[in-house]
Amino acid sequence: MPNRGLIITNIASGYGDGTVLSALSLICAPGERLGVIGRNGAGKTTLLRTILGLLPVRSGTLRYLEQDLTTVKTHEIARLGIAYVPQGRQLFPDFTVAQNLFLGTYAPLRQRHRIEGHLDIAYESFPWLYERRDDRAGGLSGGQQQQLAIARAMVSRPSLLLLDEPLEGIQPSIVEEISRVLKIYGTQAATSMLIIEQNLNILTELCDRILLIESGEIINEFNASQLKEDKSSAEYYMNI
Ligand SMILES: Nc1ncnc2c1ncn2[C@@H]1O[C@H](COP(=O)(O)OP(=O)(O)OP(=O)(O)O)[C@@H](O)[C@H]1O
Repeated sequence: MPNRGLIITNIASGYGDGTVLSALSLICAPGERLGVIGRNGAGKTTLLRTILGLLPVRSGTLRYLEQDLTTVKTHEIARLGIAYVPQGRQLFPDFTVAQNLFLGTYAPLRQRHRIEGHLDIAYESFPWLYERRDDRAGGLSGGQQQQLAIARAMVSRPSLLLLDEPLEGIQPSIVEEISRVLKIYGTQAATSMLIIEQNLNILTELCDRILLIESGEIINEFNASQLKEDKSSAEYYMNI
């Protein structure tokens, strides 16, 4: 059993008096690409927010690289090598493409200096970002903003990348482009990924294993090749 990956054991968390995650356990091994599926409201985003310390862990344990994440402040999580691409992207719309990317390089550093070479991965992955580096992020299309948000996470050189529905509402040509980049990146950078995504076709291409979350617990696990053959059981739980 890996001990340096992300190891979540029986965690509970939620909002106010309400419990969303109840006894949720999973392991994402170093370099593993793990998909998480489940119907609306099942607790997928809550899982990512709990990993990031945005919601407190009420019980259970949450460890990454052998560290207890419940003792790490949210703003220090990036220094452990965890990057997050949230739903809604959270770019700075009045900043340029390049400025948004520079902010990604600041995230993991104790010193407030940027490392320009870190932007290469962004421009190599999505070459149009270089051509539009001086344009305002807010003027980009939704699909372009999503590519920028992913690139901003990549420039922080994470060892674990958390992605919340990166393909939601994106036009098919850009979906293909993003999944191509993530596939290459996951392999070449040996970055672990935890990807929440409803697009099962893409998820089976990107991930090694896919977990099904229901009412705040992992209730099933599929390997990608098994799901490629037969999506019906997963689709049943996802209400597709
Ligand atoms: N800020 C909040 N305050 C209170 N309850 C919340 C909050 N955010 C989410 N919830 C509730 O927590 C439950 C899980 O929500 P979560 O966003 O984790 O689901 P999800 O699986 O990501 O679904 P979706 O696919 O719709 O994003 C839902 O019942 C939701 O209404």
